[in-house]
Amino acid sequence: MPPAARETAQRGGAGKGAFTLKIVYFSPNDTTRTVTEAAAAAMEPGGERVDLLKAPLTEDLSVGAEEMLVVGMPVYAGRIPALCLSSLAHLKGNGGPAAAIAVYGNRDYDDALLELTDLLEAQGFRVVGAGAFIAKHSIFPTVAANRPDEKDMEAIAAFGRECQARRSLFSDSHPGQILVKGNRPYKKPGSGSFRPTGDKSCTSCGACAAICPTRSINPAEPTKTNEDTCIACAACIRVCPTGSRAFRGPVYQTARKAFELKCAAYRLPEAFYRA
Ligand SMILES: Cc1cc2nc3c(=O)[nH]c(=O)nc-3n(C[C@H](O)[C@H](O)[C@H](O)COP(=O)(O)O)c2cc1C
Repeated sequence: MPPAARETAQRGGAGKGAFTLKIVYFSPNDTTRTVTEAAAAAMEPGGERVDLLKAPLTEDLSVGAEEMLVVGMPVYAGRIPALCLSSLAHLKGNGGPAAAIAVYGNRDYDDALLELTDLLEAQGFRVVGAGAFIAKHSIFPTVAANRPDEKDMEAIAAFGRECQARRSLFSDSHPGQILVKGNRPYKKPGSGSFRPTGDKSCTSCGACAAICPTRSINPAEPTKTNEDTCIACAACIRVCPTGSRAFRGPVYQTARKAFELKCAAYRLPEAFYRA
């Protein structure tokens, strides 16, 4: 794996009983990282980070039974982002614990948390906790604009503490089980209708092209977007220093207003635990 994607490992916690966390996330708009880091911080300090926005995993990442994997994924059309599946396939559990986190924009997480849990269990992890948390919608940022809020952060920390409390409770002789909300077969994946573009305020700085995980922006023509490969993740919008990159146009504005109404109700975090 390219060194850029993995940050220095540190021993978590101090003294006897301390474990190392492996923390993996894909977070183009930074909320999934915020949530995942907050949950992990409530488990123990330290750990090794794999940021899938910087680079996908191309080699297996083995997580020892004495360690804990913490994975955070944003929800895209009720599923795990398809782009992340090849990276997630490289996570290898050895009967050890994992925490699964889905972060969504106050519409619904549908089958994403179940999909992530199933995937981790199939790859040798015992998922001790699975949590769905709400954050600002990256396509319609006026939806859940202030989430995660203080109450969310309390729920995320409580989730982290509960996962930590359960991480060494299970073994081959006491495997336990976890039941997570969602349906099988999972929802059909969707790619959405909107793609961000740049406007006249673009200075061709190259930040958008550099961050784009699907290489959908040509640095020579940075106001344009390859609509076929773009996944609408909004990383380009987040890093644009002039605010040039945005979802725009009358169809988008109409959809945004409709979506604000549809998703106005305050959704609560949900957590499921292995027992
Ligand atoms: C392509 C795409 C599809 C999305 N689909 C959903 C969805 O099905 N349900 C939902 O509530 N939020 C959805 N969202 C919103 C994200 O799940 C949410 O904003 C999340 O916090 C983004 O994580 P990030 O900030 O780490 O990028 C979608 C966002 C994108 C970009």
